[in-house]
Amino acid sequence: MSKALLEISGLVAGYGHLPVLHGIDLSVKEGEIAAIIGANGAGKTTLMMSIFGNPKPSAGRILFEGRDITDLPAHAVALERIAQSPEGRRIFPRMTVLENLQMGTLIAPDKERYEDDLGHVFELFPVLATRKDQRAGTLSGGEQQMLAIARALMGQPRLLLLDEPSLGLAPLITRQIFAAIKALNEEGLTVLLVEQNAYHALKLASCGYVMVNGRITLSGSGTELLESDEVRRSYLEGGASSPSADEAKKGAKA
Ligand SMILES: Nc1ncnc2c1ncn2[C@@H]1O[C@H](COP(=O)(O)OP(=O)(O)OP(=O)(O)O)[C@@H](O)[C@H]1O
Repeated sequence: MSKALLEISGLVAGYGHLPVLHGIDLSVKEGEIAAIIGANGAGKTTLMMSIFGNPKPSAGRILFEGRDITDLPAHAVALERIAQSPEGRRIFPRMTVLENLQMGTLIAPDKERYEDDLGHVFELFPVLATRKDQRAGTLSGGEQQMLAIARALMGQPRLLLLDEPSLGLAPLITRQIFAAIKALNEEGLTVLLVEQNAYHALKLASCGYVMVNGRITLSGSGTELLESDEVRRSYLEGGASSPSADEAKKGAKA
């Protein structure tokens, strides 16, 4: 059994006097995809951000490869080779695609790998190669999401945090993004994925967590969660009797 790469225990965080996370426990094993699903406002983004120290946790611990990173500033967390593609993508809109990717290399430990890494992200997302001199702000939403993931990869991460990669994207583009995440994981990259698209996320993940009001209420394998009544009722489109829920049940059993 592989060891935990990321281990979060008893994490409490919030904004000013507003508590958001009420003692989160979760772990991501080396080489797996873990998914956190939950409704709007459950605290998923806050959890991702608190790994980077903003908001700063008021209690609990975050361990990366057994090292305590709870109180590290964001740049030090990035140097641990934890990369994120944040919600809303946050690419640099006035820079070209290539310049955005070059920004991603700033924290890469092995600068000699630049050409190989660039070739790798262009292979993963060929559309970025054809758009490399285009200003990032003029890309489509799907292309911007691909760029955000590609930029994170240019830093040679060991753990990739993805916050809502399918947000606002058409089904075809969503499938492409999830296929790329699967391919990256098959190459050995560990991924922590936050998603409202529970079906896609849990199909992909070996391990999943349900977050409700800043607490983990359910955890298990992706298959177990897809079969769970709570997930079917609350997070699969149309509820327990919907076609997507039925598809989920069949998919989970396949
Ligand atoms: N910068 C902030 N300042 C104050 N409150 C915030 C801030 N960011 C988030 N919150 C609050 O924290 C709570 C959790 O928000 P968060 O964005 O973490 O949820 P989420 O699960 O990621 O939701 P969504 O899926 O809609 O992005 C919400 O009530 C939100 O209003």
